[in-house]
Amino acid sequence: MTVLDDIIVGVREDMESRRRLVSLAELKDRAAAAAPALDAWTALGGPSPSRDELKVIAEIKRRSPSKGDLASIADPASLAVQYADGGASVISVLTEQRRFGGSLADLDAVRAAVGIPLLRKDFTVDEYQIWEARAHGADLILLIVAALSDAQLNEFSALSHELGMNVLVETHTEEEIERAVAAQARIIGVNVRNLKTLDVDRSLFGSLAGLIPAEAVIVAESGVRGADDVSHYAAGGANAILVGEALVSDATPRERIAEFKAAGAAAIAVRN
Ligand SMILES: O=P(O)(O)OC[C@@H](O)[C@@H](O)c1c[nH]c2ccccc12
Repeated sequence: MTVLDDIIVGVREDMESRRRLVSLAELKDRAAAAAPALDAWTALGGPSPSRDELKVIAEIKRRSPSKGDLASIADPASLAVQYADGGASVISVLTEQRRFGGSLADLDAVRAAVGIPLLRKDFTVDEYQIWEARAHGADLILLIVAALSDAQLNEFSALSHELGMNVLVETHTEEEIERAVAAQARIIGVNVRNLKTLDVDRSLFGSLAGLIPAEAVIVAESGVRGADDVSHYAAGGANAILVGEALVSDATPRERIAEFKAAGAAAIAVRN
């Protein structure tokens, strides 16, 4: 069993516990009552042809299977406000409980605190989670190609779009990029961390990003330690970066995001 398989077993068990408390019908009512989803595609620069900026997706993550405890984050709402003030375009809230220490309560707290699009970051393996995301104010969900069949990728994307949300489709190999493109993904992430082994290989980004159609928003995921890594991803074709650890473990995340955006814009100016 890979790390990913193992995580998904826990994700399903936790989802079944929640489903016993909140039925799908109840979630649908809550989703219908929620404010409409915000446009994460536009926030990430999707429709604009120039794309001279590097967008930042700033993540709220307490711990991870690869790194253990990262930050206690007693007040996710205040961290989210710092992220938004620093110029993040989207905030990623990791809601997976067992391995990452997150929850839907974090998503609720962040939703109440900021007006920019939110990514519900989790291991989506069931439609129930997509309804949950919308009911709790998410605007964007993550679909991990390695965890899904083509049929699931298509169905889950279609449902997300029906609910007004966008989808970040995460890939790690050439074959997964082909599958993401076949599913008409327009926000495509390359995770340089292999979810089956947890190894990080930053050089993977440049080789895979070139395979993604230019109409898509290309997101470099994982492994940003500092401005040099940001420049590396921007030079390699990233339109956006998804950063967790470097921000949750920084005393001044607001300044850090501004620094990453400046490094990204400088590298993109050279690229263009
Ligand atoms: O903390 P990092 O190295 O900046 O990584 C953030 C993000 O890419 C990572 O949390 C992530 C990418 N894909 C995932 C899927 C599930 C859980 C977590 C992730």
